[in-house]
This record gives sequence, C-alpha cells and structure tokens, in this order.
Amino acid sequence: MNLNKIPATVVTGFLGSGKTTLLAGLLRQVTGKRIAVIVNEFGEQDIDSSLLRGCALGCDEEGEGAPVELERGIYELANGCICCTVEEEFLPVMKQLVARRDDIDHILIETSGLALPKPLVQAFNWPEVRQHCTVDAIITVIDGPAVAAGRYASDVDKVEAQRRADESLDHDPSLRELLDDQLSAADLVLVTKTDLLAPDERARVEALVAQRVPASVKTLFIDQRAYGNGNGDGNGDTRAQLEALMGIGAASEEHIDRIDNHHDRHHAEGAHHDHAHDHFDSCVIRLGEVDGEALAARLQALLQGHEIYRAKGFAALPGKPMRRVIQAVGERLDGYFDRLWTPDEPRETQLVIIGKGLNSEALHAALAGAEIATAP
Ligand SMILES: Nc1nc2c(ncn2[C@@H]2O[C@H](COP(=O)(O)OP(=O)(O)OP(=O)(O)O)[C@@H](O)[C@H]2O)c(=O)[nH]1
Repeated sequence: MNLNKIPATVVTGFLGSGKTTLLAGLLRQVTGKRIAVIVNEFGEQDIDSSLLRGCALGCDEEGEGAPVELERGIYELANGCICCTVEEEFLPVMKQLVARRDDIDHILIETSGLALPKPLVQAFNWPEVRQHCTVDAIITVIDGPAVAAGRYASDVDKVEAQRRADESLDHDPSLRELLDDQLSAADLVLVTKTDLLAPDERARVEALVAQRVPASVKTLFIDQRAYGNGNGDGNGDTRAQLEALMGIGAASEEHIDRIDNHHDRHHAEGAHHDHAHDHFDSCVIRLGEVDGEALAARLQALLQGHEIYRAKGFAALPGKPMRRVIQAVGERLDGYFDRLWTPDEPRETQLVIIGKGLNSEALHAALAGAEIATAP
C-alpha cells in the first residue's frame, strides 16, 4: 500500500442489503478521520444521501443534477448506475477529491445495489486517479436473511431454497449473476442483519459464500446494533471492528482486471451488453401528507402483490414534526422518525419503488388512498 495515496473503500451489494446503514455506522463511529462519501443510487430520487446527511453531517439542499457537493464531503452522483457512468460522473468527482487531497483521509463509495463494482474499481487505474488514490478494499455487503431464504437461488441447498423463496426472485438468473459478480470482486464479505438470522441459516449463508469466494477473503457477520445509536457511543470493540474495515490495504485496482465475472463473459461471447439494472424499473411516488397506518397497509399489499425489491423514502404525517423514513426490502416493511422537517422543506411524502414490470400510475393510485385530503 502506498501511504501517500488516499484509500477508498468501495461498498457494493444488492438493493437493501445494508450499504447505507454501514456507511452511516462508519461515519458515526470512526471519528478522527476526514471522510468523503460518494453515493450513487438506482432511481431518480437520492434517498441515501439525505439519510446520510441526517447522521450529523450538516445539510446543503442546493442544486440539482450532478455532481453535487454537500457539506462535510458527501457527493451524490446523479441518477444512473455508477458502473455505466464512470467517465462522465465518477471521474470528475474523483478529480475534485484529488484536488482536496490534503483535507481527506479516506473516501467511502456506495455503489447502487444493481451496479457491478469492477468498472468503478478499474477507474482507479486511470492515471489521474491512480497517482493519488488506491482502493483500500471492495466490501461486498450481503443480506444474511435474504440469502438464507434463497432469494438469489443459491446452488447450495437448492431444493430448500426453492421451497422457501419468493417465486419471482428465485427464478431470476440476473439476480444470481449479480450476486456472483458482486461477490467475485470482494476483498471482504460483510453479511448483515445477523440479528434476524437463525444459526442454521447462518451456516447456509456461510456455505454459499465459501463456494463463491476464495478462502483468503474474510467474511464478517454484523448487525446494525454494532453501529451504535447515533451518538458515536458504540463500545470500543465495535469501533475497532469498524475502523478495521477502513484499513484493509488490498489495493484492489491492481488485481481487478483478473476478476472473472458473468457480465464480462456474456460480453465476450457477443451477448448484448446489458446490466442487471436494465431489467429493473424504478418509479417515484409523490404524495402530500398521509395517514401513516394506511400508507403502511397499502404499501405492504403492494409488496406482496408486485415484483417489488425495494421501496424507500420519507412520509409526512399530519401533526408530526418529524419526517418518517419508510424502508422496505422484499416484503419486510419498516418505518421510523429520523429528524424534524426543516421550515423550508415541503411536507410531502416521497417514495422510490424499484422492481420489475412496475406500473407507476397503478402504484400511485394504490398509495394515493392513504393521502389526507386537505381543505381547498
Ligand atoms: N434488522 C436489521 N436491519 C438492517 C440491518 N442493516 C440494515 N438493515 C435495514 O435494512 C434496510 C435497508 O438498509 P440500507 O442500509 O438502506 O440498504 P442499502 O443496501 O443501502 O439499500 P439500497 O441503497 O437501496 O441498495 C433498512 O430498513 C435498514 O434499517 C441489520 O443489521 N439488521
């Protein structure tokens, strides 16, 4: 590792696997490092950077489009998968960071859940970047309970997987290939949501990971309680564990070209150059103030009746001074209040929904029933 280079950690992993939660945990717990963050989302609305800004990073709502620098170094790349917009979006941001290199100790990059990490890491071999930055590690985050339930049609215990899995997810080869490609690039595998993982499920996940990554790649199991409660007061062990994630020293760009993946193989075989995200739709639903319970019930029904992989956003509830974060991964729906609405923010509800074969008008109509009628 070249100590003069800024280390960058690339966090990859499927939609909803826990990447933003990890980044928020690192930002809270790893004090004493000046960290720049780059986030990229699939979907027209950048929910993640708003959540990360919510974790004590200050706020700058200015500007639309890309790239936007936010206070304390959060850069959001405009809509589009980072793996396809490396040159147009990612390199300009990296050049800005290189220009500020004396003020930055570490860069954290969260890729969209549908992106392949390889093209991004290859960009670290571009001369302007290579001279000043190195990839400290590619961390592949996987959702323990989802993988254990066979969401990605693991080869391990396939019969069990098919019995348990959501039909639509189980038979989708693009998902399995995406998981494989994200895993094949990993310098470290982080299995999240272990609080929801029974011991036999954990063993299943371990077996799947062991099949797909070399023994030299470490696997860690983590759950969000390790990230502390938002006041930077995780215990010393936790902090040390999280700090260790940001000092792996893998110099991943040096061996990234050798990583074999499905995507490159299809391409070499002359197949149409497509990515997982070509098969997904995303839509943004905007509503006014909503009845929280009605919204949850309606969203839950949609999660069950449609091929929705991910929904997230914010809800405005009448009489509540705080905004409510809405998170859905597969059929699991969660909500919590994260912060006060600011006086200049419109109190509106915004949800990004990602899935397959989505009809945004139908989704809007279904959720609009939760809206609170306002007097004319
Ligand atoms: N129970 C539990 N939930 C978790 C854990 N980590 C993340 N989650 C939840 O999983 C959901 C998705 O987490 P995110 O961190 O937003 O996932 P992501 O990978 O950034 O999602 P995308 O950016 O949409 O791909 C949220 O509701 C989190 O609160 C965990 O360790 N345990």
